[in-house]
This record gives sequence, structure tokens and C-alpha cells, in this order.
Amino acid sequence: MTELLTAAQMRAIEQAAIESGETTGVELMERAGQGVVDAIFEEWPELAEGDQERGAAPRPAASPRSISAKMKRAVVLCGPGNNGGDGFVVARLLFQRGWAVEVFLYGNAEKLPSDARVNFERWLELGEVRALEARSLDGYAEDNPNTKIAIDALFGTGLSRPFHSLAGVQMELNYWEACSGREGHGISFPYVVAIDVVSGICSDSGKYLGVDDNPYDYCAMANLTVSFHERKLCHVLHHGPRGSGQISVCDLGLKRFVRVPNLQPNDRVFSSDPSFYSLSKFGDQNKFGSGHALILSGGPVQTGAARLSARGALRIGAGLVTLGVPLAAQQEVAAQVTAIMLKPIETPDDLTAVLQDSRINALCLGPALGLNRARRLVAAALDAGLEARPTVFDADALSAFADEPSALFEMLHENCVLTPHGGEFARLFPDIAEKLNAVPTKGPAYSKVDATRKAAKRAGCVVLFKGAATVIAAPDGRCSINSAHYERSAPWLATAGSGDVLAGFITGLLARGFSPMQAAETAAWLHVECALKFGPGLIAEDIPEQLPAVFKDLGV
Ligand SMILES: NC(=O)C1=CN([C@@H]2O[C@H](COP(=O)(O)OP(=O)(O)OC[C@H]3O[C@@H](n4cnc5c(N)ncnc54)[C@H](O)[C@@H]3O)[C@@H](O)[C@H]2O)[C@@H](O)CC1
Ligand SMILES: [K+]
Repeated sequence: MTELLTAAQMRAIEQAAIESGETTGVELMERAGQGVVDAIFEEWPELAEGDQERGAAPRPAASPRSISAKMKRAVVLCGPGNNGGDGFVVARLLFQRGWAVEVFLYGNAEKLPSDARVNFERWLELGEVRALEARSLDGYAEDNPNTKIAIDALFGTGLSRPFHSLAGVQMELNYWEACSGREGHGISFPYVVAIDVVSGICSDSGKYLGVDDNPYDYCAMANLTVSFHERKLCHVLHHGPRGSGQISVCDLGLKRFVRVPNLQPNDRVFSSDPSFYSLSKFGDQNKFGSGHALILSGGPVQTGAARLSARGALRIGAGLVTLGVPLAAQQEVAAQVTAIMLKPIETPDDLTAVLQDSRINALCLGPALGLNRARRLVAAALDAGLEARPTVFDADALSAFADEPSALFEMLHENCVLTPHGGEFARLFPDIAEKLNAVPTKGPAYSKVDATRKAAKRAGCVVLFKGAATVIAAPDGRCSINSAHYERSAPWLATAGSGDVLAGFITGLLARGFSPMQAAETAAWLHVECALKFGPGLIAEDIPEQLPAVFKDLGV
């Protein structure tokens, strides 16, 4: 598992490293700048070809007369903080490779923080710094056709308020990002490389601050973002993945400072993957050793969703899976399933009776259950007289409590998992959703991590908040994110029934004895892996069928 950092956590790590005396801010900035240059040439190796080191040449070397039309050019936009400082380092390093480099500064050089100031001065030995204004980049790519790279070093983790003041510059970066790598009308556009965070995006939430409509039309965007030490939360949340392009992580040599005192384990956020958890089965295990999952089905013509969940639970390794079906739907379900068993469950009393069997060790309620049936069966499933059985609540089992979410929360116990999508989340946690969806006016803005943690605390159980970034949180603050972005982008997962399969995956893992948090994290990760394995054309039925191949790849 890798960690995803907030701005405050990153600052604390840097601070601890500097206070240890092992390094300095200037040294870290040098490593950061070098990391950005390395990442650029790794991403576009052709840009490194033919570079002729000129070393730290004196200032005249950068004068306009010494810049030939054939030289590769970079334009570096530096901001008022240390992100800008990184930009000055990148400018110097590209210059030393023989590039023509033009540097703009947004802000007052006198007010640059000390490390950035050092690098500003070092750059002044080599070239000029021009003031960045709203129209500074108008026609730039057309007038400077050999511009290969634009460096966005305006704001990083320190963005604290909306960045609207350079709309023209942001529009240009937006346009270049879209057009880069393509030639049109004899013009080639530079690749946009963001240092740490795309300027305008809040590092903790991934939201463009102060933006309420489609930011991809006019805000700054990048083809490549180089993050330091670890990825930041913004790289997987909200607008961040699309705005950031690709992510490269640059090691600043800070690994041993991760355990600084103010980083409590439950304040940390990880990317969820199953590396810690064993999915393997062992030779001497019989089917009862892998648990028995019960999945409740809706009535006639509403049984497909529960059947998808059941198939998911069985494929992920539950020893036995039973569908609890109302009498009128028995024939329909029986005609469709083979290895999955059936039990008539019509009323809450039927469910209570079935749950007397303690071998049924995981439960799933929700997929197409019907709101009335859901409301009655949820209460029976959570009856205080029964053991706190691991239970997944999805779909109708969540929506059934839209008028009184507290009635559900009062019944839930620590072995439950709620799996809302955005709409269901807003029904159960309207105040939290409102805060999450409000236009952010300052940073750090309220994030999906904040919202899911708060919801888990209120519900008293694990909440898995679905989306391209699925956030999973426990009431004690543990949190992870399953990101279906970048090389794990799985847009075909947004298909009818996909959530039912996920609920089944979680239920199956609960039956196998995984803890609620482990089950939710592992299921979410495998769900994406299955989609990637199948590729385009995926429908929900295909998802469980990919598990054998995914398991094989994992060596399960
Ligand atoms: N020595 C260090 O501290 C290191 C810092 N690093 C870089 O430093 C960055 C963080 O630096 P900072 O904390 O200085 O933050 P930033 O450089 O992101 O910017 C902070 C500055 O911008 C101002 N500001 C915030 N929002 C604004 C807005 N909308 N309009 C105008 N001004 C605004 C703030 O008042 C502050 O002056 C990281 O993202 C990383 O790039 C790296 O170089 C590694 C070493
Ligand atoms: K930036």
C-alpha cells in the first residue's frame, strides 16, 4: 500500500527532515527540481536527444542573441512560494542542458520564501525573469514554435484561495495540454508539466478552488504532474486525476521521516490494494471453512441484482452462497442459478429463523430488494438479539432509510459495511453531502476523504463511498482510496449491476473471515482489476467471471 498525503502531512515530513539536520530546504528543492527534469525525459525521451550540456554558463549565454531558432525551448511559470522555487531550479537545469529557457514570476521577488529566493538568485545568474501577467502567454506557442515544455510552478501544496487572477494564462495552459504533441497549422504546442500540483487545484481535496462548473474547459491542466515523496490526495480525488495528466512520483530521500509524531496512524490515507491480505485458500480447508453468505433477493422480475451479488460472492471464494428469495420469485431464481442455493425468505420472521443458523456468517441486503421489503428485512437482520453478523447494506437497504437515516444508524454495528454511491450517500448523509458538493472558497477544501470519514463515524461502521475514486473509511479514522484512474482507469465499470457485484464481492470476503475494512478495500480493488482484465465491452455479468484470471495473475 502506498500513502496519499495531505499538504500538512507533507510539510511535517519536510520539516522533520530539515530539523534533523540531515538536509536543508535548499537541498530538497534541488532534488525536487532534478526530479522534475528526470521525469520529463522519462516521459518524453525524445526531448533529451541532442542536448548539449553548457554547464553554469555566464549570463550572456541566455541573452536573446545566443538563442537560435533550433534550440529546444521551455517556458517556466513560477509562483510566490516554494513551488515557484522548484520552478527556478528546473529552469536552471534545463538551461544547463542547452535549452533556451524563459522564466516568468507571478508575485513579488522580494517576498519569495528563503529557499525559493536562493534559487531565484541562482537563475538570475543565467537569465532574466519577466513578470507574469494575464496575457503573457497569448500567442506564445505560435511565436516560439520550438517550445517543448511549459512548467507550471505557480502553486503547489500551498494554494489557499481560488486562483482566478491569471485567467488568460490558465486558459493557455488548458489549451496547450489539449493540443500538445500534435501539430496543427504548422504550430506545435508544448507539453504542460505541473510541479507537485496543478495550479488552482487544492492539494487535499482535488477540487479547483472557487470553480463550480466544468473546470476542464478553462482551468490550468497538465500532461504530467511530478509529485514529491508520495502522491498527494488531490492526485486521486475529484478534478485532480483529469487535471493532472499522468503522475510521476519523485523520491526526495525522505522515507525515514514518514513517522513524524503528528502523523497518527488513523489520520493517514492509503491507496487500497490487497497486498497485505491473503486471498489464497489452503489444501485442508472444506467449503464451510470459507463461510456461508446469504444474499437477500427482491421479488419477481427484481431478482437479477441479487443474483449478480451472489455470483460475485461465490467467485470471490465464499464456500456457500444462498439467495433468500420471496416465494413468488422462487421459480424465476431457480431457473437461473446452479451452484447458488435458495431459501424462501418472505417476511422478517423468515429471516430471523434462517439467521439462527450460525454457519451463515455474512449477509447482504439491498440490491433490488424493494424499499418496503428492505426496510422490514434490515430491521430483522440487525435485531439486537442476534450476533453482530458481518453485513453489507447497499442500494435499497440504504435508500429505504432516506426519511430517517438515524433509525438505520441506531441499529448498525461495527461489522457492517455501507456501500453508497453519490445519490445514496446524499440521502443518508445530506448535511455531509452538501458540504462536500459546495463550491470551495478556500483550501484545504472539504474532501471526499473528510466526508467518508465523517459518515463512517456517524454510522458506526465501515463506509465505502463509490466512484472513480472509491473512498473507504472506518469509524476510527482508518481510510483508504481505491483509485480507478491513470493506468487503472476503468470507465466500463460504470454499468448497470456493477455495484451489485461489488456488494457481493464484499459479502463473499466477509464470509471468508476478512474484517469489514479489509473486505471493502480488497473487493474494491479486485472489482477494478476484473474490469481491466476484461476491457471494453464489459457488462456486470462479466465482472465475477474475470476473478479466476485475476487471482491467477496475483498468484492466489
Ligand atoms: N523546502 C521546501 O519546503 C520544499 C517545498 N517544495 C515545494 O514547495 C511547495 C509548497 O510551497 P509553499 O508552501 O510555499 O506553497 P506554494 O508554493 O504552493 O504557494 C504558497 C504561496 O502562495 C500564496 N497563495 C496561495 N493561494 C494563492 C492564490 N490563490 N493567489 C495568490 N497567492 C496565493 C500563499 O500566500 C503563499 O505565499 C510544494 O508544493 C513543492 O512544490 C519542494 O521544493 C520540496 C522542498
Ligand atoms: K504547480
